[in-house]
Amino acid sequence: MTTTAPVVAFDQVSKGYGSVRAVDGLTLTLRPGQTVALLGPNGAGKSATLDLLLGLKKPDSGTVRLFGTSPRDAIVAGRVGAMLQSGGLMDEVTVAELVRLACDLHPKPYRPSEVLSRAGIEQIADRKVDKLSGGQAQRVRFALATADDSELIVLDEPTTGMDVTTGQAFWATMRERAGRGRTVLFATHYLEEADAVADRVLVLHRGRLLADGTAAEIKAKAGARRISFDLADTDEAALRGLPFVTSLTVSGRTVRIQSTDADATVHALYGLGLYPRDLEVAGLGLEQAFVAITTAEEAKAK
Ligand SMILES: Nc1ncnc2c1ncn2[C@@H]1O[C@H](COP(=O)(O)OP(=O)(O)OP(=O)(O)O)[C@@H](O)[C@H]1O
Repeated sequence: MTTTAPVVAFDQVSKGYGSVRAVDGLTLTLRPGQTVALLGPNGAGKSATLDLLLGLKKPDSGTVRLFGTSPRDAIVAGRVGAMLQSGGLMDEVTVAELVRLACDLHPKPYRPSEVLSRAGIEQIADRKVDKLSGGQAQRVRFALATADDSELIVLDEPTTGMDVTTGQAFWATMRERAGRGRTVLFATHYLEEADAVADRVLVLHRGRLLADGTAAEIKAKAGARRISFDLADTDEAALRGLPFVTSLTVSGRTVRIQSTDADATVHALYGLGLYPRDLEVAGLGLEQAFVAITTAEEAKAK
């Protein structure tokens, strides 16, 4: 029986800078065709993880393998395309020259004209790269990351500085690639982006993997639900005493509660002899789920 090596395999990878554990015992496996969001707040270790993945930094401990080989070998073999946050573009060349160069460097490139049009940069093809606006430079990075048909595409906060239309075109390209079995890994702190684009979300916090699943699974992992209702007479102290409540806000007659067991909370609410109107129970949005997961983690660390 032959087994195909995973696209990406991190095994107990750690990387520190002085006392900061940028990446802390990270173990994960990515398979072909997945679109994976690496989601975390500033300083969570997303860029450090991608740098380790691309072999730009060496781990202090643990191993990183791409397609069963070292990052360097996978990159030399042209299996990986990357778009990094800090990715400097060469000065003194035009956009068209840079795109042509990128195509020449890849073993399986697309035609430069196709790459330019996909990124919507034909009109600025003759401009010098150092004369571009931030958004235009980001489109050029998009072009470079899609100049060939890489099996693994690594993107560090790719849509930062992109306008909405370019962002949509960008994700359409990535979806098409993933649909053909390519693996797309992108770092983001745009929670809506992870929810909208990724079929797997890795939640990173202080270099550690807090959660790994679909956006829906991550919301469930946070375990909390939102309850809202109107009350004629709100007795905040009584409401705070309800079981499983993790947060409570009252504005006028409207009460909003987060609860880890909505059924028990609502049952107890009626048990107080209160008559809530317009009662709604809903799942947490990804953003609230993320805050709940990281808050729980911080409480554990104390
Ligand atoms: N070269 C370095 N020297 C010292 N500390 C570093 C270095 N690179 C990263 N760090 C630290 O490692 C941690 C993780 O940084 P990293 O850039 O990976 O975070 P991130 O999740 O990409 O954040 P952001 O969303 O702000 O880009 C941070 O605490 C950062 O200050």
